[in-house]
Amino acid sequence: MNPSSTALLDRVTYPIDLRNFSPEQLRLLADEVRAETINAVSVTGGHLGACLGVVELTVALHAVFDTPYDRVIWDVGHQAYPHKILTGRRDRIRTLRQGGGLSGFTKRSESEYDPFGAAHSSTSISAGLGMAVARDLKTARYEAASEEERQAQGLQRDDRNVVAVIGDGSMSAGMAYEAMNNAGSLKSRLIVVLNDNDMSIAPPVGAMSAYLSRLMSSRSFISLRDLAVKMVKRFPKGIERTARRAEEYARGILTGGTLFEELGFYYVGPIDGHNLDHLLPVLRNVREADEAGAILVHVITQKGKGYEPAERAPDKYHGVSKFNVITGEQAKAPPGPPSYTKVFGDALINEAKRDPAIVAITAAMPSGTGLDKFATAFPDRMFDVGIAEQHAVTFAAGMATEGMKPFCAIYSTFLQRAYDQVVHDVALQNLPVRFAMDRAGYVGADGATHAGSFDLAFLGCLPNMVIMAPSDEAELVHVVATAAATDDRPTAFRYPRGEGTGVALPTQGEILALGKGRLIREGNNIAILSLGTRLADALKAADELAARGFPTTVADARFAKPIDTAMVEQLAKHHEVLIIVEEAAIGGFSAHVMQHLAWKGLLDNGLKVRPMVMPDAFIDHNSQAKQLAEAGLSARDIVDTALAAVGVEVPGAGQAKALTGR
Ligand SMILES: Cc1ncc(C[n+]2csc(CCOP(=O)(O)OP(=O)(O)O)c2C)c(N)n1
Ligand SMILES: CC(=O)[C@@H](O)[C@H](O)COP(=O)(O)O
Ligand SMILES: [Mg+2]
Repeated sequence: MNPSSTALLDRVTYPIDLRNFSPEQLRLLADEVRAETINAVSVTGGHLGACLGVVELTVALHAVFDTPYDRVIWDVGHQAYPHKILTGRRDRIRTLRQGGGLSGFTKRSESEYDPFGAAHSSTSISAGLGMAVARDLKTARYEAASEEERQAQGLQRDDRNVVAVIGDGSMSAGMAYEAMNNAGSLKSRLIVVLNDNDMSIAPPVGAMSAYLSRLMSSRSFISLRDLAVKMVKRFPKGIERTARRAEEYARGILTGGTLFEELGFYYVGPIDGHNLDHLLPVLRNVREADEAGAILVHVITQKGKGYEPAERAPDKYHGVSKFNVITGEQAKAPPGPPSYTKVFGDALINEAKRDPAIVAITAAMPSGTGLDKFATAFPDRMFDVGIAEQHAVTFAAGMATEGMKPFCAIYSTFLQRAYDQVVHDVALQNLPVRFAMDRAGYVGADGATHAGSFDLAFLGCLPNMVIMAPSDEAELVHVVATAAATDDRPTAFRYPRGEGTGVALPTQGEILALGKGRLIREGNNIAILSLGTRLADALKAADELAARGFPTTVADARFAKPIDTAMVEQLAKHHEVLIIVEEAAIGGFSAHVMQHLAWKGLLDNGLKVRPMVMPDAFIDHNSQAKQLAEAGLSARDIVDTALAAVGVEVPGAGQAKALTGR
């Protein structure tokens, strides 16, 4: 239902205070927030489904808790648009995920109502527990201090509530259990709201999801009366521990929350996460519960709730482009070259047809990684392990020890979460796990949290690791074939979010010579050594430099590790300027090239080396092109860098100079 009025939304103040809204007005406010969210995302694109699933929960949390004093932490933060609309950002909600606009996730620097930044999942309970313990320590200091110490040190009692809202998908990550395990023993008051919509991006997987489904399906929502009785019983004074445990088990059988109870949480639910008549009294009860300890409120919601197209296809409406509100039709990009993701998926299917040892692993992102098609083609050889990157990597390592050829497809940014597994379980044991790192480089609207910036730095320093970076989608087909054929060591390959260059695709990938790059164009005193998809801009820059009288050599490295030592030595010996360009943070490919040249004494003879890498800054959401320009990695910047190196004055060259003082 799309109420046209915004009468109640217009009454929401900043700071937010919903105490004088009646339950009926809160219900109507939720309808208005839902309509506002749908209308805003129809013009911005974004994570619609998750947001619509938490509209009532968002209203209830801000009605019951004294935010921002009470902390509400949104796990992942992709569902926080209603929260942003209610907390002073309604006027900017249509700038979501655009340059200079609101972030698509919660962000400390954006609002006092965002106590913790998010975007990578399953961090909310840990962060919330940290805040709860800090609160208790501050209160303990206050209580132990004399009056004058309190004055002198500005000590105050801190009695804020801390609420972490985490989804069922995010509850499949190990970090959530680490946090619950600790919370259950620390006895710091912490409220966890499990937002269970029985969806991750795709339908959830794993035993946890099955367990939660049992909780949901084994019984209807707990009646408020039973709940009220349980809540009163919950905090009896002086009950014997054995009696209490008996009571917990009894309740566990009643509610099924035994897993959480065993982790030291008081389990409440499941309750209807769209029914404010349930949410408000339960959250008030929980807020008033006067005993230490962690409480988990299990709410059942529907992803996409209140918008039929999103209800019907919650996976398709997890992340949407602009869409027609009436029909739900999402705007389609004009037909163009296939995405790198699609090329990877098709190439892997092709390799897997010929090699039954090839298996694929994703961490809850089958469609994002292009492995959904692989799953259709080879249902027994595709493994979605849930949001569990650490497990995914070591699971792949285990498979490799038994002769399988695992392709672990994890976005560059999410692979960060499994770094020790990559080092300790894969590289150190020299196991032939293949890492397909999609979203390498800048990713646009998801911003700094999702940029694939560090993979070359954190993988390049690992012995045994081979790293490839195809310059276009045709090269990616060869890279996949090369990875498939490399059985004696781990390989990783990176490619960007978005469309390819339109180059013709080979029907069959060729196996590349290990550590060999390729010379694309010969010039004379300037050479550009490009890694990955920066090649297109490197060639553009070479064209302009040639037009200005500087015929420029261009080489495609193809491998970030091992580097093509013969080629880089040739470039160094026969050019005055060597520009090395990569869409990655410092410490990656350029560092390895310069390390090699230095030891060969090839930096001793006045060679001017200009490593063009990402600046030492997190670059916010914008279009990918604008992020590259802001980073100083565009064709323009390559031209300016080359001209400056040969002594041609370049006024105000590139914004990157401001960012990095280059
Ligand atoms: C560490 C990590 N891995 C993967 C993702 C990608 N991702 C974003 S949201 C999401 C699904 C989250 O499911 P759930 O927690 O149930 O939230 P819902 O979207 O259902 O509200 C995934 C896999 C991520 N953000 N962080
Ligand atoms: C919230 C989250 O982490 C994912 O939904 C992510 O936004 C997907 O990114 P892509 O849109 O690049 O697949
Ligand atoms: Mg979910």
